[in-house]
Amino acid sequence: MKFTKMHGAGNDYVYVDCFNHDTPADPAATAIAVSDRHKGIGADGLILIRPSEVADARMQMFNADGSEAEMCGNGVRCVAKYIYDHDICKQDSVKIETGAGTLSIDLVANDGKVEQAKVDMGEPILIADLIPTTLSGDAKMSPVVDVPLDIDGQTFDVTCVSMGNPHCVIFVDKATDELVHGIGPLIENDPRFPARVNVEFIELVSPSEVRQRTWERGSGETMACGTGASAVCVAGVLSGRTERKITNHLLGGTLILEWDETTNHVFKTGPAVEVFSGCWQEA
Ligand SMILES: N[C@H](CCC[C@H](N)C(=O)O)C(=O)O
Repeated sequence: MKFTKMHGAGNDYVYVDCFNHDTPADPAATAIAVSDRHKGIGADGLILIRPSEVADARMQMFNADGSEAEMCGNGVRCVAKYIYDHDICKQDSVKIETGAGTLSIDLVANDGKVEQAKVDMGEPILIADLIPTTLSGDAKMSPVVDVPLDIDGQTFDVTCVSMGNPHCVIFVDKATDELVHGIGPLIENDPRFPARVNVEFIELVSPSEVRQRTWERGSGETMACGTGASAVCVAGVLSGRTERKITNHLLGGTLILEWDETTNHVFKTGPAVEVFSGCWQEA
């Protein structure tokens, strides 16, 4: 299987160009195999770049545990970069079909290669049943903002947002390993999140700057999470902690987020890097 390794702020995936190469017969099993950082290629998951009837390409994303996710914020920047750099769609603005709808991406290229991309992530989903979570705000239809979540004998105030995939955002004084690797997986698999959930631990630097560590549904801690950073931007505004435009420092790089008041859309700007290509021998 021909693949290309790419990352957005360190959130790295194995990409398969299904315009020009064979599509894995069992992408879930392939995602598990190639993601293994010792016996495989090493990645946070697998992303298929597929032809689309309604957009310039379709992104299909699988976590390292083989589960398919609706959307990948860092991944969609890399998909847009790939189709531009490899002359599949040489336009400065492209549309990518995802499980969270068809998204528009503006590309910043240098010498014919994309370095940065700005993604219109669309509108956040705040209705608890649609996130989904059984937690509820102070009224059935109100957003889940700073709602207490008791877990492992501790209580965390959580804010839940979906960007097509579910996120549980927790503002903390220090995003320690105990929180990320101890509490993260407990929340990921808690029954109050029927589809499981991605968990973001956020340190507030200022009303316009945060630091994020992420425990991802199906992949564990990642160096960055674009949909997570978008959910954090929304959670910061809803909880009165941040402005609508923030700089988010993640372990693997920096993303700029803005939740635009007029359109209600979240915009995310960040890097996209192609590292190497190769051929994977399916077992
Ligand atoms: N790393 C991705 C998020 C993957 C989310 C996935 N772990 C899920 O199951 O929702 C991002 O940059 O948005």
